[in-house]
Amino acid sequence: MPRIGIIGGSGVYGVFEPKETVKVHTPYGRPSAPVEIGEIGGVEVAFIPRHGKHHEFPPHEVPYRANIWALKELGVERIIGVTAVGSLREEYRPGDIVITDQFIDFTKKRDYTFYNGPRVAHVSMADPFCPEMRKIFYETAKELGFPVHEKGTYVCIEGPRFSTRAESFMFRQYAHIIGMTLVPEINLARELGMCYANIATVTDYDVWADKPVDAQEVLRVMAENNYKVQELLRKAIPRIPEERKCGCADVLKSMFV
Ligand SMILES: CSC[C@H]1O[C@H](OP(=O)(O)O)[C@H](O)[C@@H]1O
Ligand SMILES: Nc1ncnc2[nH]cnc12
Repeated sequence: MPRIGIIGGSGVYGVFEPKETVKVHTPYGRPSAPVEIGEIGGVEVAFIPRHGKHHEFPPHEVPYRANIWALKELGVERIIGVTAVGSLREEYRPGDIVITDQFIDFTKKRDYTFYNGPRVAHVSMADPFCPEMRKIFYETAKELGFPVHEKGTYVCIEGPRFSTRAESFMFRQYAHIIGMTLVPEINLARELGMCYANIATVTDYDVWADKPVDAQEVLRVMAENNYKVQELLRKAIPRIPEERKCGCADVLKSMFV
């Protein structure tokens, strides 16, 4: 049973050779693609390409609930979300890795919860990312000599369009990186008591800088930097302890009304 699940974002392909592909049906429909099971560094891992096998789901149409439910059903306890992000600060450079520690939600109309009544839950999101996994990914990325930021606030926009310059200047006041997919992936994982860590690769300077970002640039820079994400996963995943001491699942004790 895979305890670790990876949700791969734009331009993230081939994290391993799958040994098995599982078609999972969930109460929320099918995940973005059949779940691939394989090994990374000797550890069994499940993988879902967030936007589908052929990038057919835009960020606002990703079946987030089905993806998280499917991983849970397969036995996953810890999710690693891999994302491409724009930079809102000079010092977060294209090619840098960010081990995100906070987020701000600017999405507008997604399925944010598994609890739409009659069961009602209010999940704590004060510290949304798994501290155990964040530490391992940061230390491993440093060891590998990759440019890495220990922290970063991710502002999640609805998309699929990129921001206006005015929006980008506003986001710059309080966040470091920008993307379209962290929410509600992370909320949903937490509602099921799963750990979530985000490995973000900076692909562009968003639109506050002189040259506006475009999708081709994001995919090109992500492809150039894919090897970093792959090496990081290969080296860090075997360091993730089987037993969770992070407390991420403790929120379940107090979230129901
Ligand atoms: C391809 S450009 C915009 C697209 O890239 C990011 O995807 P992901 O977070 O899945 O790596 C961004 O969030 C947008 O969905
Ligand atoms: N500038 C940007 N805005 C939103 N999502 C992104 N994903 C990668 N770069 C992005």
